[in-house]
Amino acid sequence: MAERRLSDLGLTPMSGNDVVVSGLALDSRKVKPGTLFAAIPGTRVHGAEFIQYALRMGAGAVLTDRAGAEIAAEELAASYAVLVVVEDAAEALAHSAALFFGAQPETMVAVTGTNGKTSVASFTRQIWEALKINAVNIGTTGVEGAYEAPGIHTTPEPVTLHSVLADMAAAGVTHAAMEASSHGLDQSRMDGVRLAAAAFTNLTQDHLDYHGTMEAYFEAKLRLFTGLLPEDGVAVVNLDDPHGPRVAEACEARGIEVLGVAQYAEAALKITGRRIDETGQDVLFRWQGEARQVRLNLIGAFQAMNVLTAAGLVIAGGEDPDAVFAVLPQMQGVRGRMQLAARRSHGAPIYVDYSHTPDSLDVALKALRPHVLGRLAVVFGAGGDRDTSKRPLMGKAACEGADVVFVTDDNPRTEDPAAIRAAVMAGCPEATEVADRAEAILRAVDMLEPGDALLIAGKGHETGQQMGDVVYPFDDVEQASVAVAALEGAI
Ligand SMILES: CC(=O)N[C@H]1[C@@H](OP(=O)(O)OP(=O)(O)OC[C@H]2O[C@@H](n3ccc(=O)[nH]c3=O)[C@H](O)[C@@H]2O)O[C@H](CO)[C@@H](O)[C@@H]1O[C@H](C)C(=O)N[C@@H](C)C(=O)N[C@H](CCC(=O)O)C(=O)O
Ligand SMILES: Nc1ncnc2c1ncn2[C@@H]1O[C@H](COP(=O)(O)OP(=O)(O)OP(=O)(O)O)[C@@H](O)[C@H]1O
Ligand SMILES: N[C@H](CCC[C@H](N)C(=O)O)C(=O)O
Ligand SMILES: [Mg+2]
Repeated sequence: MAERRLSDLGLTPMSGNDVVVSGLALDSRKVKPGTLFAAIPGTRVHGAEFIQYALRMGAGAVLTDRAGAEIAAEELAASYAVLVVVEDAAEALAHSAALFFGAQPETMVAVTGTNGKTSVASFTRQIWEALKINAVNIGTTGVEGAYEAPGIHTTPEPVTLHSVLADMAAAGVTHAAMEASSHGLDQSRMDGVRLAAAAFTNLTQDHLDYHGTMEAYFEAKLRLFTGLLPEDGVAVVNLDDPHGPRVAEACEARGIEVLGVAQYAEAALKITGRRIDETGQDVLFRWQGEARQVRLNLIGAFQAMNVLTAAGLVIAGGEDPDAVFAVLPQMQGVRGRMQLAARRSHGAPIYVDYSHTPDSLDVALKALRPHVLGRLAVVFGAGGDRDTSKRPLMGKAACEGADVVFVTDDNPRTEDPAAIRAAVMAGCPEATEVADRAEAILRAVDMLEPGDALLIAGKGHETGQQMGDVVYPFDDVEQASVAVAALEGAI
């Protein structure tokens, strides 16, 4: 088991007594004897409330902020554990975790934005792999690539993050692309990561339950560029998004090189033409003014933007642009992102996509529309315990983008599923409401005629549906095939 002195973790105990700790924990329930417990403020309660439990579990040191210091001093009075008080305990924990676990892949890049993080991180990893580099992507789908691990958060908390970064570095992983969620940035989860480059995809409504306003949500994302990316890093920025120029300005103010990506605005990596067909698209683009063409077996202009953003990150990380562009045709769609899940025997396709915001639903339906001769149908819902104001907007996006709309459950979590559906239906009163997601998929697949297409949106790669505290097995891709088989009599 690793052991480190507090001073080696950049921490100075109040007593001046430099002790050795054998681990770090952010949750009192994970404390083991000799561990440093980080008592940080949460959304519900201050972690200092749990110091008494951490001490009972044998914590050797407690790290907290001024707000937690009073409780901490009281609890620690009758204990051998030492106390460290800092201005920002979450940030201190992130840096300490980086020092505790030591190694991380040499080249790390991060991507933020409301939509496209998982896609860009995966494409970045796929480009590196095609260039024979040992690489991973880290995020919503866990750790994927040359090292694999399951994921819980899009941006893991620092103890888990640095433990897995050290393990993958020891296993020979040299490059990693990670997703920077707004929650993760706001909570300083990835402050100890050394970044070579960072990307911004877009900003549209989501997570207002947590951030309150779009401006606060943007500020959280901006932290990646103003607080985490070092001055010798490169920022890859979508300049078509209204917030893109603001990100670029913030970077330029710090002397950070900006590599713009765009379809409409002027940019170093600029899409100048697209020709779509059944299985994908040919994309014409310019790299620093020079014309290039590439075949992508992916549907949607947004996917072309995601691939070029990933190319930008890999170039920013030091790879040769020509070598990077040469491997782009090898990019494979990410599981649950505009994935062709099944087809009716008469040809009508069924796609599964992870769009769970008003903008991504709109983008996904618009991406499919030119591929559909007949009607475009959509099955979707909205997650519980998340931004409630996006629900009617998602309904509206579906109503405007599709010809047939089924509103069903997503992950209701602890909320009343009927109330969530009603909020979504408020934005699309003509939709058909079917509570049970499997039944909604079956009914939508049943109504498909030749030339039609169906989008099952919201759960993408997820393999469970959370109702209350229970997660029931559920997989949209699987349900699409099950529905076709049930209707057509064969599996
Ligand atoms: C809203 C949010 O981000 N919550 C995260 C936050 O919890 P919190 O602030 O509510 O914590 P709290 O319950 O007030 O407790 C305060 C502190 O006491 C500690 N505690 C708590 C209980 C206990 O018995 N002992 C103990 O020590 C907690 O570990 C915490 O440090 O800090 C916890 C510890 O790191 C996280 O597990 C928790 O993620 C919850 C489960 C969550 O659902 N997060 C989602 C919203 C999230 O982070 N999503 C983003 C992606 C979103 C996207 O972009 O689409 C992600 O990166 O995954
Ligand atoms: N560049 C983009 N612009 C707009 N929409 C996009 C873009 N990329 C992906 N999407 C849409 O957003 C959905 C989610 O994509 P992805 O998983 O890559 O995003 P994410 O940012 O990682 O999401 P999350 O925050 O939930 O992890 C996709 O299924 C697609 O519908
Ligand atoms: N990372 C996103 C995922 C949402 C997926 C959707 N299926 C839902 O449950 O709302 C969130 O936690 O808001
Ligand atoms: Mg993601």
